[in-house]
Amino acid sequence: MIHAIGLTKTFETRKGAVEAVRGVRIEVAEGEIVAFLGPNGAGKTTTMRLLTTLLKPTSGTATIAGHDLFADPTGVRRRIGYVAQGATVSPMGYVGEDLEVQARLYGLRPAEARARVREVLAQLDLTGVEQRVAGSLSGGQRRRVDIAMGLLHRPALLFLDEPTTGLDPQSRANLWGHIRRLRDDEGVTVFFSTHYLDEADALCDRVLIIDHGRIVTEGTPAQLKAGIGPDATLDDVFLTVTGRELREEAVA
Ligand SMILES: Nc1ncnc2c1ncn2[C@@H]1O[C@H](COP(=O)(O)OP(=O)(O)OP(=O)(O)O)[C@@H](O)[C@H]1O
Repeated sequence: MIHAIGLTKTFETRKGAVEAVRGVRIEVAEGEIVAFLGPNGAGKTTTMRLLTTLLKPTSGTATIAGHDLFADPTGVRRRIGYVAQGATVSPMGYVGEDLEVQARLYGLRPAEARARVREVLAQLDLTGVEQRVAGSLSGGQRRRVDIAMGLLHRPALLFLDEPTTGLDPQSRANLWGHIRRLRDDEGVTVFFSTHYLDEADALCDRVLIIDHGRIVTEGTPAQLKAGIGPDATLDDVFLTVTGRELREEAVA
């Protein structure tokens, strides 16, 4: 679903070139849930923005959901959903209305758009919130509305940038259930970044860790932990490969 080789992004700034992403290789198979971890400034968001066509790579090759990232970015966009960091729905907007506008932008007729909105809200256990303003929903519900926005056009691949940041533990665990169900029931492949190692451990099939713009390790949580030693946790893996504690980063 994702085949990226040698993906590089260099930002030219007044202070010189910043090599944010330095030749990463990312392979994600259909139906996988993959967690993307790294310290602050490691290159996670830049990589996500490259893979979702929001930034143009400096070099590399990539096929995303069957479309070439360079030759056919529009084809890529049709097949992917991207839920950026933080809330994207307006707190003052009515949930149903906002979703319907988005669905219309994807080319659905009014009746189709309404039906699709109902369907997506039901998938995310949000039936009945159409008439609510987003600002009146709980943090977890609002995050699910954000995800609903990204699912309206039935993407095969969903990118989530730190989907659970700012949520309480119960809402986080609840969201994991929804993400897993999207994969299990709808066949959606999920690539998400997170600052929470417990989340990666609980939710994903495979972990990629990026540091200084390079993938420093990857594997299933079990493989990565076994590589460190008996009783190792993903925190131990992270500390070993990056020399830093992710938990400190999350609150920094
Ligand atoms: N538009 C830009 N211009 C210049 N440098 C940038 C730009 N965007 C990102 N960078 C730099 O690229 C590096 C990677 O940033 P990026 O936001 O991808 O990291 P991240 O892993 O997502 O970090 P965080 O966890 O803090 O969100 C950082 O050094 C950052 O300062």
